[in-house]
Amino acid sequence: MTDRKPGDSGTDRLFAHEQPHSDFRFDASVARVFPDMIRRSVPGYTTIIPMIEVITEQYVQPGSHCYDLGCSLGASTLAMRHGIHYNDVTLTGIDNSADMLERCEHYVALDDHSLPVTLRCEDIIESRFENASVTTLNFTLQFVAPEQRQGLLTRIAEATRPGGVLILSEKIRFESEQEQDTQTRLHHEFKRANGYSDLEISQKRAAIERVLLPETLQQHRERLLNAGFDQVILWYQCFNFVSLLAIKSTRNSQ
Ligand SMILES: C[S@@+](CC[C@H](N)C(=O)[O-])C[C@H]1O[C@@H](n2cnc3c(N)ncnc32)[C@H](O)[C@@H]1O
Ligand SMILES: O=C(O)C(=O)C[C@]1(C(=O)O)C=C[C@@H](O)C=C1
Repeated sequence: MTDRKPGDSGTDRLFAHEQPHSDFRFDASVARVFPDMIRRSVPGYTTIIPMIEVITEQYVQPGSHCYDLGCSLGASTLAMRHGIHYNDVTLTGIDNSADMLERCEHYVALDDHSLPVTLRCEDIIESRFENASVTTLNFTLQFVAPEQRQGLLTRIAEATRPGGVLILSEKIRFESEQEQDTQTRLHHEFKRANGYSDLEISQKRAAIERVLLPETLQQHRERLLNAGFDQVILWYQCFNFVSLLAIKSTRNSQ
């Protein structure tokens, strides 16, 4: 198992000083510190990345396509790449942030592996998928408008071969107000333990409030089943961050 996450960039101090409100965007300043930001902000991220390699290895099929949607700097893309041991498989990373993709290209070039990676700068809402065995949405769906999520997942499920999967990692919310408060507090303690100040935590919270829209585990499960996946497994949870494995059954087990 490998752990080849991009990691040589700057420390995230983007919210360290008081500043006027603006909605969070994946621009050049975020791209520069992104590896540090996501590692210190998402509990379990450093576990989920190497597990994407393990899961890809289990489900990739010869002659199929693999997709990493919202690939950012390519951490999940490279994990998938190292789980693919067929040379007739294609791997495509898609992101609509040119600033992220520009850096992603460098990380892909630095990664010592023969499988080509195609990077596309486009909105995944408009992307075409076909003949897929493994697709990853690692903390990306949460940024897609809620009314567009079902359509996107349905297109992914339709493009997925029998026996193929979608790896879906998301920040979630909870029905119970008490659990929501507890999990949010624990998440903020995780950020504090990683060196973020109260000001950084509260300014980041305000910046993502209108752009990162978490849903409940039940909403995700139902939507994945509606989309056409046959089984949904919660394979990872740390506080309010989860990763699901949605599986399309093989025809003969239906
Ligand atoms: C939290 S990051 C994903 C992290 C990455 N998958 C990883 O494992 O390191 C979310 C990414 O999704 C991208 N994104 C958000 N909405 C998108 C859309 N509609 N189409 C394409 N990319 C999108 C953002 O630009 C950003 O790079
Ligand atoms: O929920 C938060 O507080 C976060 O900072 C999470 C999160 C994410 O889940 O993508 C938000 C934006 C950045 O992409 C990095 C981390």
